[in-house]
Amino acid sequence: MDIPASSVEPSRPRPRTAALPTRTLALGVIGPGRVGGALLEQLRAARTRLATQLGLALELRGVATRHRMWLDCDDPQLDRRAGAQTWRPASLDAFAAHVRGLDGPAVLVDCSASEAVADRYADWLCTGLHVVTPNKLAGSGPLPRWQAIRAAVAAGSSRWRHEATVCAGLPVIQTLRDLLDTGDTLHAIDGMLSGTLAWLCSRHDGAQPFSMLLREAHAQGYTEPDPREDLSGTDVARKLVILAREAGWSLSLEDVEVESLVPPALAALSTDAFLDRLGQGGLAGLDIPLAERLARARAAGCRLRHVASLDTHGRARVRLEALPAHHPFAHSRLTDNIVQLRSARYCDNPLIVQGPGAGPQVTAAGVFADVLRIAEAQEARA
Ligand SMILES: NC(=O)C1=CN([C@@H]2O[C@H](COP(=O)(O)OP(=O)(O)OC[C@H]3O[C@@H](n4cnc5c(N)ncnc54)[C@H](O)[C@@H]3O)[C@@H](O)[C@H]2O)C=CC1
Ligand SMILES: N[C@@H](CC=O)C(=O)O
Repeated sequence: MDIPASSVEPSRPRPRTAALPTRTLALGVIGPGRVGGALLEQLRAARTRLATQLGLALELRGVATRHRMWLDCDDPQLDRRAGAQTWRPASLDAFAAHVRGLDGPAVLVDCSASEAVADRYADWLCTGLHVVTPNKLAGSGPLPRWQAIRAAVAAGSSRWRHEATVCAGLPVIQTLRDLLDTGDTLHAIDGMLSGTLAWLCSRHDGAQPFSMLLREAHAQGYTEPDPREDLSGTDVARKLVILAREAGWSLSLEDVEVESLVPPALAALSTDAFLDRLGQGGLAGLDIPLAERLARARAAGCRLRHVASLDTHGRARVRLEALPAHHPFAHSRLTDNIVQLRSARYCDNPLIVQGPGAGPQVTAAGVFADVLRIAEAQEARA
């Protein structure tokens, strides 16, 4: 039966007929790389629709890279062409002050993978700026910094949203929060939390060396800026820590048992040197062991999958496993992530979130949705 579109409208603010925005949210984007660049494009594409349908003006006040920043973004097309704006030497404090302006809500969107930027969150939140980020370092880094961020959020009305840190655009943190906020208790998490490793495992059939596929995953924007963060299991360990802390468990990266796929000789290289080597062709130290793992898995009728788990005792593990063909994870495709949440309520069957878990477009959309949630919360407060 066809369901009329009007009956399945989600409960979001009704489109407004007024052509002029009634509220403004100032934005500053830090790190216009693959995710940040996609976000700027999505903001530009949505600008008119948000203004006319939701009465929301998203005002881009600045873009900052590691070395320079662009302020006074009065270009209505958010045009980033060379020469369309004036760049200045970067200063995170000057950037934050400019984005905050004199009044009205403002959001700093950190699309870098930088510790130096994550170090600033607590201070920014204390001064009333909201922070939205796909950067996993604050959520999974040193506990005192994470606690300072949470304390800053608790003390004021600023928000720190980081949904895209876990499984990109998939609603994982929000789903977990909803369980907890309604009185549920997390028992365990199992899943495939790396889009890169999911894609590599589903594509690695022995026809091409593993490192050639890794090069492609990097070019597609699935990997971390340094793809060894994915191969070492660190990226997935960070996601487990983020989820565990969200649930009130004081897990740290050192507590996660991680199997690294990076051979020591490659681990010793600088990021640039590693990317150069990756660009040049096969990496035997990576390719040979993974070809052997694949052959052994196939001989046993299994498939290789990169899996993560956090059990009821708080034991966290990240590893490559040979799973039997009937295992639900064995059928994942492309960059699909799978997160199984077991809780007091979801104990017989877990609650499952599944879908593409990496790539600039889906990640930027997750970041954008966080910005819109902050705008919604502002409207509710007004
Ligand atoms: N690519 C993906 O699928 C996903 C990425 N993420 C996260 O999103 C973030 C960005 O990832 P990508 O865009 O793929 O990386 P990228 O390397 O393409 O972009 C990062 C950008 O940040 C800039 N940057 C570095 N340090 C900076 C600093 N101190 N100040 C200002 N800018 C700085 C870099 O120059 C670069 O332009 C990372 O934290 C990553 O973990 C999260 C989920 C999915
Ligand atoms: N490199 C990450 C990107 C998302 O967090 C991944 O592959 O999962």
